[in-house]
Amino acid sequence: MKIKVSGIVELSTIDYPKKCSAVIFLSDCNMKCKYCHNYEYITKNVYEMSAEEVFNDIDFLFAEAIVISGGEPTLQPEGVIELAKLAKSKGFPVKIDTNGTHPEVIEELIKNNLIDYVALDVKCRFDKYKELTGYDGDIKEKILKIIDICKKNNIFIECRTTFIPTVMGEEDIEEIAKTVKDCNLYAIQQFEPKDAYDDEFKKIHPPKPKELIELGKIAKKYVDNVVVRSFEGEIRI
Ligand SMILES: C[S@@+](CC[C@H](N)C(=O)[O-])C[C@H]1O[C@@H](n2cnc3c(N)ncnc32)[C@H](O)[C@@H]1O
Ligand code: SF4
Repeated sequence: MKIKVSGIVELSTIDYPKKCSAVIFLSDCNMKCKYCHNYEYITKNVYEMSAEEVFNDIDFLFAEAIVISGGEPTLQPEGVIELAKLAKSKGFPVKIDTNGTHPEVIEELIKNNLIDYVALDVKCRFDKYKELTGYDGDIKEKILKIIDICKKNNIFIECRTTFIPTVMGEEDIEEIAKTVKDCNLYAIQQFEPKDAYDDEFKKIHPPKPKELIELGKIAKKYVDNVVVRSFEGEIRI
């Protein structure tokens, strides 16, 4: 089968914790986050490739893990399963980046032993989702389902929020942290405005690491493991 792929990064040091990884970006998304730095890239670049063709494009000299990102990879469940199977057959651990809208795809990957690490974006306070992302489904229920399936099956579940000043505040982090309290790790990420999809978001200044650390302390009231990720690196709270 053909998978819609936007691009491949052969070597990343930031996408799989403590491992060098190759990152496969799948096309299309069912959200339209105003801050997304990938949205134009994943909608403009669409290459139809088989899983084998994707892997033939990767130089495995340094990669120790495979990350399937996008776009929203769970929109192509069969493609994700083929990529993960191929990665596993070559002995690589697999991570998926998801917006949480398709828990059944995560469940299928887990059932088939095809996934090691799930990074689940929790975008903002739940009453603001539609305004920020355009998504109108019951995202809180889906997020809780993914955390639950991962925990029951011993799959590492990271929840993460890209913090955008002026659009969100302490109350967003507090509500998110309360909701995801059972995850293995909660990460607060620094917003980078340069390639934001919405022009208004390009004008927003990125939060300072100091501000993210204070938000991390709020999250830490609810979640055992919290980190802050900024352009300067990762800080454990
Ligand atoms: C582009 S998304 C792709 C995977 C999936 N669709 C999701 O939303 O998690 C990967 C990560 O990039 C982050 N991201 C998107 N736009 C960003 C920006 N302008 N600055 C910093 N991180 C951003 C997202 O929050 C998410 O954690
Ligand atoms: S951040 Fe993820 S969910 Fe949002 S538009 Fe970008 S790719 Fe889609």
